[in-house]
Amino acid sequence: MLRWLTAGESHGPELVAILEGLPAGVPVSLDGVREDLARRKLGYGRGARMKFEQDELAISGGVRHGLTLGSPIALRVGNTEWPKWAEVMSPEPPADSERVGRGRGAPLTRPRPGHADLVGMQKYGFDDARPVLERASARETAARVALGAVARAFLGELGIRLVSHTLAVGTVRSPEGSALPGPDDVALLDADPLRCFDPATSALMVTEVDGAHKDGDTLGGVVEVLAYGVPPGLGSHVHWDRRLDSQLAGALMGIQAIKGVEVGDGFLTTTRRGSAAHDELVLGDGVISRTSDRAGGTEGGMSTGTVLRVRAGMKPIATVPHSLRTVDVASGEAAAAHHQRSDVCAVPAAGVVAEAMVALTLANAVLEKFGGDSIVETRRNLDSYLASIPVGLHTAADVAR
Ligand SMILES: Cc1cc2nc3c(=O)[nH]c(=O)nc-3n(C[C@H](O)[C@H](O)[C@H](O)COP(=O)(O)O)c2cc1C
Ligand SMILES: C=C(O[C@@H]1CC(C(=O)O)=C[C@@H](OP(=O)(O)O)[C@H]1O)C(=O)O
Repeated sequence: MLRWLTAGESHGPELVAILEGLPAGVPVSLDGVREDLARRKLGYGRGARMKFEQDELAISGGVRHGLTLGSPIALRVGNTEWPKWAEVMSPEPPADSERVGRGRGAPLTRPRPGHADLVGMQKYGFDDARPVLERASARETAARVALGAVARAFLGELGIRLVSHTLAVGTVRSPEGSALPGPDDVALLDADPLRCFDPATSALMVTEVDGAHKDGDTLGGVVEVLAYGVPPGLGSHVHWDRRLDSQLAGALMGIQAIKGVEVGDGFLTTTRRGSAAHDELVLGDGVISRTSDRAGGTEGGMSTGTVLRVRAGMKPIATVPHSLRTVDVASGEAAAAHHQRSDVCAVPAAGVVAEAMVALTLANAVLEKFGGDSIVETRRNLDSYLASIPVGLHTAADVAR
């Protein structure tokens, strides 16, 4: 089993992440993790902070000379914003609480609709939204992307490769049936302002973001993650929490602002008749193949061995520059929600985060099925499983692996 945990606040000194359960011998490079961290900062419509936040990475355990040791992997992502917040976010009691409560440290008492502010204050008994938003903030996703980069390195050793792309921003959506990116298209996607695979749609998305920005408004959208080379049989039909689709849905829904998840054609499938909804099995060259991939690579909560395809829908950013109505909980009067700066649209970044969450979920599913204390052992177990599948049950996807 793979376990992982993150800690750290948005304006604290750093984010900390621990990944436990990965086998020894997986190549992990600081530069590889840095690349994924840099990819998360991409995307047209992000706010000012992404221009100067540096994501200072350190690995302080579990990796030696570029290879995992089998011990817990400890990653640290420094917040370069920290010096400005050192007093406001200090773990020590303030020497002068009056001074700390002014300016940057002034209590935030005008909770933002759509963010965690109000309910977090109720639940944890705060009279200030600061302690809530510090952890609710998607700054935390930098730690998840660092973890995901390690999980991706592990999956890569087993021939499993991931890619994500933006399907929709606001009302602009790639046409249904557009070509899907492959794992070699990552650089191409990262070069696109919205990480959209269809250039014409991408141009429309830029206009959509510009329009929202001009109106003091924000946008959401939809991202899709594809995983190539996934072997059949990850997850299980035998119990709800062992289903791979249920684990993927939970992992994606656990990303800040994600409000919907689809597997394969998802909700579109509900509009089809059964005869046009499923992936028929046919024989060709003595092996079974599927005529389509509407299911998105899972059946019965198990990977089928075809391309895994999952989508996550992100709501518009809650910190709307054209502030929403709220109540100042200090005065009890109607007010405008607090706003300093924010992203107009963070959908492309959410795609990179979704990729990380899918990588972690798949890495866990791989380890549950194949185990192994070293990558050599995991690979051997995978190969021997694939070789043990009876000839009559082979699919084109397993043969192609
Ligand atoms: C990559 C990313 C960047 C985000 N940036 C912002 C932002 O700048 N401002 C904001 O209000 N919300 C932003 N969010 C969303 C909030 O973190 C999220 O809405 C909040 O934590 C409340 O959680 P909920 O939307 O799941 O209810 C971002 C989310 C992601 C995934
Ligand atoms: C810092 C990141 O995203 C932040 C996520 C976020 C939120 O409310 O979720 C609010 C903004 O933070 P700030 O209010 O400090 O500008 C974003 O910049 C990041 O992605 O690294």
